[in-house]
Amino acid sequence: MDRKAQTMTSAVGSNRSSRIAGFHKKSPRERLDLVAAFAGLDAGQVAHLANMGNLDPVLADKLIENVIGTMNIPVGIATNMKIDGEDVLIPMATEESSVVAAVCNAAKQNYDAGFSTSVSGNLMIAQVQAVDVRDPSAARLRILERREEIKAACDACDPVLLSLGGGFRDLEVRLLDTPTGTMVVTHLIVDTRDAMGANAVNTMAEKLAPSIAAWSGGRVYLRILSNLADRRLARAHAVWKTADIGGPEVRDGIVSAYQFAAADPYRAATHNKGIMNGISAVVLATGNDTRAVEAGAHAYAARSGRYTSLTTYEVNKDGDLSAAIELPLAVGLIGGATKVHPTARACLAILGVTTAERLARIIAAVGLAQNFSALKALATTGIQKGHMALHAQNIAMMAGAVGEEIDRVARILVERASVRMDVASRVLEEVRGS
Ligand SMILES: CC(C)(COP(=O)([O-])OP(=O)([O-])OC[C@H]1O[C@@H](n2cnc3c(N)ncnc32)[C@H](O)[C@@H]1OP(=O)([O-])[O-])[C@@H](O)C(=O)NCCC(=O)NCCSC(=O)C[C@@](C)(O)CC(=O)[O-]
Ligand SMILES: NC(=O)C1=CN([C@@H]2O[C@H](COP(=O)(O)OP(=O)(O)OC[C@H]3O[C@@H](n4cnc5c(N)ncnc54)[C@H](OP(=O)(O)O)[C@@H]3O)[C@@H](O)[C@H]2O)C=CC1
Repeated sequence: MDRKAQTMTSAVGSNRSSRIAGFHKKSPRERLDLVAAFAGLDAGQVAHLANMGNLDPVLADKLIENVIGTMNIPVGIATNMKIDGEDVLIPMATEESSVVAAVCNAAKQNYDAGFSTSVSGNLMIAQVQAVDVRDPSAARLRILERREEIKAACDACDPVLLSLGGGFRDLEVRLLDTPTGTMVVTHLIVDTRDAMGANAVNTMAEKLAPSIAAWSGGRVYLRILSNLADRRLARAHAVWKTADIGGPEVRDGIVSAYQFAAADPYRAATHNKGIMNGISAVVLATGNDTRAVEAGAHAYAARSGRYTSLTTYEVNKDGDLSAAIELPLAVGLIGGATKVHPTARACLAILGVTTAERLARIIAAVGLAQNFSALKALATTGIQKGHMALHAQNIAMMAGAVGEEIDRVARILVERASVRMDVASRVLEEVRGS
């Protein structure tokens, strides 16, 4: 630890308080020194955090608050994907081994036919919550009658969006029964074009709130978008020929795995987690909001009142495996980090997308490919064989292997069919002693 950090340890160490006034006004390096003193980080850890890699420290410090470093996640490329007849290389940012390989593997097995995709639109929903409304049913109609006024107010909020062909599209007013009375919830439905649109629709909701309070005769609390973006669905469909995936037993095993997920929320959560392995990786690589997409996906999976699979698998008339996915995908090419993060910009350039709609379609196809590979592995050899073979390198590194030792230890773990930390430690000793 350097002298400055040591001084801080003595100053802060005696009083390890997390109450640090004005932390946000310091520079990343000043904050890092304070944190190092608080947590007793060694010089190596401090130097590691201070190295922001390929993200400009000035930009990092503007993207979020109280920055002290960056967390680098590998970006891998999924190959073999053909989407709507076009070959695409897919950048995926993930920390999990075998995720990228799984997409490559699925896409290789239906490369000739590829994936066909569609979307339901680019529409986002903003909600305005009114409470203490004496006559909710009549209030609903009073708001619906103001449609043109509401449209004009929304469109006036965002002339840029309007000039790009976006803006207000529709109005819904829902009555919700709650323990404290009937709430009147207004939905502003807005085409946000190539933006995810959170800020655009939130601005509209806040602008309209006083009018909605007046028209409803109640009080307005929340004014915020809904992440259940069910008017912005992305869909992908693919057929894997039975002969190309190992025969009818493999096909039927995959269908059965899907039916298990469709019937059981315990299995559906894992099934959908596998889908999100692919989806979140592309969402993150392109600088989009992973939490927004995750929330939308899981809410959509539970839309019937019972949590279920986001994909479906059937045997088609030719006896082949026909698979589909449908989920909300509110992603953009502008806004958030998409336009300012250089890695996101480069990933969007690799994808060659020029519209948010195309990006959503690609992401849906990746989710389906990811799910196909996981189900195929689970219904045949089991997940360990492929996944753990790739994960063996992580286990080798955790056991302390460095440089060429990593591949050697990983290979031996796979050969011995025992991808475990204790075994890796022993193998590492053997490798070092040989
Ligand atoms: C791991 C594989 C792909 C091996 O599969 P394999 O059949 O042994 O692979 P292969 O050596 O025959 O190669 C086939 C193709 O796979 C790709 N491939 C093969 N290896 C690599 C690699 N190292 N790097 C990149 N791509 C790779 C590549 O495209 C290759 O073609 P080629 O390029 O050789 O012409 C397969 O077992 C698999 O797809 N497994 C599924 C893995 C998976 O789903 N991982 C996610 C993590 S587990 C999880 O979180 C989700 C889960 C499982 O719980 C979800 C659920 O329960 O539903
Ligand atoms: N619950 C949630 O999910 C929430 C998410 N967020 C965050 O909001 C961010 C996304 O907000 P978003 O509104 O998309 O981003 P921005 O507000 O940053 O960008 C959208 C704006 O960009 C302008 N624009 C320029 N070109 C285009 C184009 N081709 N298509 C559409 N708009 C264009 C528009 O008008 P103009 O120039 O007038 O701005 C538009 O309103 C993410 O960081 C997300 O994490 C925020 C709150 C809640």
